[in-house]
Amino acid sequence: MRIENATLADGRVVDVRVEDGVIDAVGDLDPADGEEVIDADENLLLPGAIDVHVHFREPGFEHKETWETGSKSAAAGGVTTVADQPNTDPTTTTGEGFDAKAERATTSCIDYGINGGVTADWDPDTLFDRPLFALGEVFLADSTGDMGIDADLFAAAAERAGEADVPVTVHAEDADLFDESAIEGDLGGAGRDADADAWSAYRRADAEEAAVERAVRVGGETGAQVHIAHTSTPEGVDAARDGGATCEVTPHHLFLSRDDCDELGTYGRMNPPLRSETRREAMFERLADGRIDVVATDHAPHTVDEKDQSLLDAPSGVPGVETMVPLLLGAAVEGDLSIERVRDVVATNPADIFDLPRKGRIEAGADADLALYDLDATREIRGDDLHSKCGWTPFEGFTGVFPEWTMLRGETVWDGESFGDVAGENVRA
Ligand SMILES: NC(=O)N[C@@H](CC(=O)O)C(=O)O
Ligand SMILES: [Zn+2]
Ligand SMILES: [Zn+2]
Repeated sequence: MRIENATLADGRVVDVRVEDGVIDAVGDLDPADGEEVIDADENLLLPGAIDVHVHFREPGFEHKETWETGSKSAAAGGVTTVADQPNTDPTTTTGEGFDAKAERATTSCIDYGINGGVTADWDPDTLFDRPLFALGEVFLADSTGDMGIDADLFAAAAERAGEADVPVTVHAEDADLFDESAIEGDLGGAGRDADADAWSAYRRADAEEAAVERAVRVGGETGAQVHIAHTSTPEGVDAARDGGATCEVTPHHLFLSRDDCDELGTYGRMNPPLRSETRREAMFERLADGRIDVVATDHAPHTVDEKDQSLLDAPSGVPGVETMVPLLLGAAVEGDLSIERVRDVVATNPADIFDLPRKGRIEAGADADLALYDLDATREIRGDDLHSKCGWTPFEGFTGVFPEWTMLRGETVWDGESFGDVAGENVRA
């Protein structure tokens, strides 16, 4: 197969030859006899995105999402590899828990990795026997699933990960610094009427910096490779960088702030929570100038019925895997960041940080995980159009650029209207 006239992120217009699911050549290619040709019409060809932080909820919470629905949502947003997080039921904190998820993940239509998790009753011996994508997210404070652990267990877990040469991803919030007084009393109703801003006041911004500092210190002491998940504050990003760790930011911390809490209500409750508009701008600046390594979604679907409760009853988390690349390309079209930055933060950097040598690049020898985008075809994001089982998005009404098609190892997994019958594989197996 030859993809003709594709514009790469660096502006070059090239042809891409794909053989047996792998990119064979990139450049000005002579047609070969009988070869299938796809005309890219000078549209933008990006490597399939790698979202290193999703919660696809299976096993245990199939009413929120499944590997099938989550992976389809990803493919329709140009994502071809995901890493799934451990707070399922059972948790992936034992070899058996890992195996239970691995069995379900075979229904994914994109490639994937499965993380191991840490709880007081984890079983590192059987867990590290499995092909872990990473150890994490390791919860330094409780979030959905109440998997928060103490400092000693974190240090012990980092030690094991360092020995096994498995990266550690960290949910960095220090619960000792949370302000309980912010969530006392009348919080103003349920759902869209709720005062979700109180959640931001409760899980204070400085609780992130303190936890990041601890995580990078433990990383230094144990030799573990530390990656900070979903940083939400510029202070957290700077502390990660200063300590030699890599970090990711979510689309919601880039495109939403406490100013949106009024409209989002409990739908805007997540951990770490939305921050001030000033901090959001500082995060975007760090994304654009290269201080943030990765954008990952923390795709955390919950149903409308679950979210439409009082602030204290609604679960934390928002979906995002389908809208990540569209939102970033929308920002690039507006001139807020370069297309090369978009490529780096969603594909090349996650591939490098998490050691996926065949992913994240359009070059000979890489897997033909590709997505094509028409930058003139911006459209409004609508929850009804998305494919996650949860059926809503915090980005309703935002503008994005969705893929014309998405390919996994040379097979069309999304053609802009429907899904192909494509089988994802575990990238570590
Ligand atoms: N981010 C969230 O608010 N929720 C996540 C868990 C997590 O990533 O902390 C979830 O699984 O629902
Ligand atoms: Zn988290
Ligand atoms: Zn998460």
